[in-house]
Amino acid sequence: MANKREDYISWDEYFMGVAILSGQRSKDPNTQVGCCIVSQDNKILSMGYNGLPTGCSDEEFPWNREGEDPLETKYVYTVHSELNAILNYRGGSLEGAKLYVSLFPCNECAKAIIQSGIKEVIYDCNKYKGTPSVAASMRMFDAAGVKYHPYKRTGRKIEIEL
Ligand SMILES: Nc1ccn([C@H]2C[C@H](O)[C@@H](COP(=O)(O)O)O2)c(=O)n1
Ligand SMILES: [Zn+2]
Repeated sequence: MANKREDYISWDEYFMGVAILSGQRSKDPNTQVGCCIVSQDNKILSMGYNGLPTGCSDEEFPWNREGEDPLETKYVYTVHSELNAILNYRGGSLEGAKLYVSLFPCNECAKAIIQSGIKEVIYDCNKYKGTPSVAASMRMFDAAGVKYHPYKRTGRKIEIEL
């Protein structure tokens, strides 16, 4: 009888892998963020990445980070990966769900995460740590009882030929 395969990926590798892969759909030239929402019993409920709202052309709207006119920057138009994942969910409630995301949530997404009933956030990068946005997210998560912790990278490399 053959033995069970032992080098399968863990749940955390699986869900963060799906989040990072989802981020590869982003058209943002500077930061691609992906998100995967998972039930308490490890079923994937939804996914998302940062992008423009439906009907807003990736070719016509700006992707600039800076500009004298805020209307010529991406910030006023992009939907963040976490909000997209929450809004993409077609089931009932996200109460008690876990959220895997490749970048720590901003304060606006933190509000949506809390209000949707998500109870745990697992993040990979936190490159905006120390900014008011991230500090506000942490303050709100702490107050609302949403746990958050960094994903522990395993160093495993997965090559996918597409
Ligand atoms: N947790 C986050 C943080 C940011 N985003 C999006 C918003 C922008 O499209 C991009 C950040 O751009 P940058 O200022 O680094 O050029 O990432 C997100 O989806 N989720
Ligand atoms: Zn956000």
